[in-house]
Order: sequence, then C-alpha cells, then structure tokens
Amino acid sequence: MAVIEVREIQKRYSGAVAVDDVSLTVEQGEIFGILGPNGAGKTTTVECVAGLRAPDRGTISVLGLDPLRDRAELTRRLGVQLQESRLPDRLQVAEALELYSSFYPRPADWRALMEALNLQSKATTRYGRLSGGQKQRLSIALALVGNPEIAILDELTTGLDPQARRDTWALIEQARSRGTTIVLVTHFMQEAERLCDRLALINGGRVVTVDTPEGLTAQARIEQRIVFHPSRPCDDALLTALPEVSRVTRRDDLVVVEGTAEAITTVIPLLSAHGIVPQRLRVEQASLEDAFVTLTGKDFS
Ligand SMILES: Nc1ncnc2c1ncn2[C@@H]1O[C@H](COP(=O)(O)OP(=O)(O)OP(=O)(O)O)[C@@H](O)[C@H]1O
Repeated sequence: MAVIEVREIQKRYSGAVAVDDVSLTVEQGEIFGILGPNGAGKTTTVECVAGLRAPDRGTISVLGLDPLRDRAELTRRLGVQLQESRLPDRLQVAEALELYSSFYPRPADWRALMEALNLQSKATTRYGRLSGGQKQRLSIALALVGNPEIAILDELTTGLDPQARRDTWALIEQARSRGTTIVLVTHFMQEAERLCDRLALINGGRVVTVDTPEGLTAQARIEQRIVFHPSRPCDDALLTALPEVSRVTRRDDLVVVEGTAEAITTVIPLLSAHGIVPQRLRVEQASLEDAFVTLTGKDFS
C-alpha cells in the first residue's frame, strides 16, 4: 500500500527551478532513500512532502491526506528531521524529548530513545551547549519520539561519528520493524546501500531512476571491476567487444575493466587466448557510488 504519492511536482525559487518534475511512490513499511548530488532538489522535495513548502505544480498525498490542507493531522502522524532543525537554546535535552512526546497520541518511550542515541549523560544539557553531533542525535530522537507512521529524515547521519552512525542505523531499523515507513535523504552511499529497500536517484530536479540498491548497480552495468597489469600490450577494443564489458579505462599501468557480474568468466579466457597474463589481478565488486556516477554523470559529493 502506498503511503506517499508525489505526482509531477515542480518548485521554483525566484525563477530558478529546484524541483522540475518529481514523481515518487513510497510503500508502507519500507525505507525509501533519496539520493542525488548537491542542489538536486532532495530537500525541497521532502519539505513539500512534509507540508513545509507548497509545490508550484503537481499533487502530493501522504497517508491519504494533503500535506498543506491537512497539516494539523499530519503533524501527529509524521516525524520530521530536517537539515536545519532549531530548538530554543535554553531547552534541555530531556525537556525537549518530553515536550515533543506530549504532542503525539502514542509516543515512544523518550528515555529509551535518549539512551539508544547515547544522550543520557546530556539529559540536563541545554540545546545551545550541545555539539553538532549531539544536536543531530537529538533531532533524530525528536523525529522518532512520536512513534510516527512515517519518519522523514534529511541528512540523517551527516556529522555523526562512525559509532553514532551505526547506533542510528540500528534505531532506524528498529523503527521500521515496528512498522514505521522511513524516507531518508542521504549523502552516504554506505548508508543507502545498507538501509534502503529502494532508492530514488534525483538529479537536476528530476528523478533519474527508482530501484533497489542492487538494481541500481545492475542498471549501471558495472557490477564488477577487474583490475590487472597486462603482461603484454592489450587493446581496449578486444575487451569492449565482450557483451559483459561496459567500459575499459587505464589507471597508470593498470587496465580497469568494468562490467556485469559475469565479466570475469569471459575476460580471463579472452586474455589467455591472446597470450596476455593478467598480473596483480584484482576483482572488485562495484558499489552504489559507481552506479551513482554512471547514472547521473556526476561525481558524488
Ligand atoms: N529557500 C530557497 N531559496 C532559493 N533557492 C533555494 C532555496 N532552497 C533551495 N534553493 C535552491 O534550489 C535547488 C535545490 O535545493 P535543495 O536544497 O532542494 O537540494 P538538495 O538536493 O537537498 O541539495 P543538498 O544535497 O546540497 O542539500 C538548489 O539550487 C538551491 O540552491
């Protein structure tokens, strides 16, 4: 069942197009990732879904409601963590969590959430005195404290250290197992690969593709990278003629062959048929990052 339906939305800021044409469907109970280069329109898209911005065109339905018209009802059913969430500097961590949990009909245990995000030693610390990472962890806790049906998380773990990042991932997975649908804007490929059931790749205000992390790497046709030093000169055309090979490049004296998961089974016999020994041979699994670069034509940043 679809819990979010975004149809052909567009949003301009003083003439500049931020979102050109975005359509998305998010299913109940999934972790849906939104990935794209800086300025692609990700934040604008999720702000429209959360009812914080009005799209110039297109329609959005969240839990069957209109995010702008039904804002009051949706705030009780959505949890939102945005890039620049600001709280009053004097508010203490525990106070903020208790206050937010009082807004919701069936809140989570805010003390347990505070512990899960390792904030218990900061319970009486004022917001203005928290470090960047602590503020970030608090904003995640505030997005989840209402036990929302949908949690929208923008830049979930930006600024967090590796341990805090792993703790956050575990928390997100727990929320999903309790039935919360998660929409995640992320810059971390590892996070997208590890957490997301499906991903929308957004570039220049448009959806390039929506697929599973594995599906995206398969779409880019670079599931595997074979790197070797040829024992004698090797013509690129020889390799690119293979249907399993999508690209051949050079890295210093190394040949880098990108292709499907089966590429190794045809590349090695071909090389040996031409008397070429692949020295220092290495086979790497291509990552989502490779797919991102291939599908958007942009370096990931
Ligand atoms: N309030 C605003 N006023 C004017 N332009 C804006 C505003 N917010 C965003 N933009 C512009 O709209 C475009 C899309 O921005 P948006 O923040 O949605 O992208 P993003 O994909 O979330 O980027 P990032 O990864 O850098 O956070 C950018 O070119 C940005 O400069």
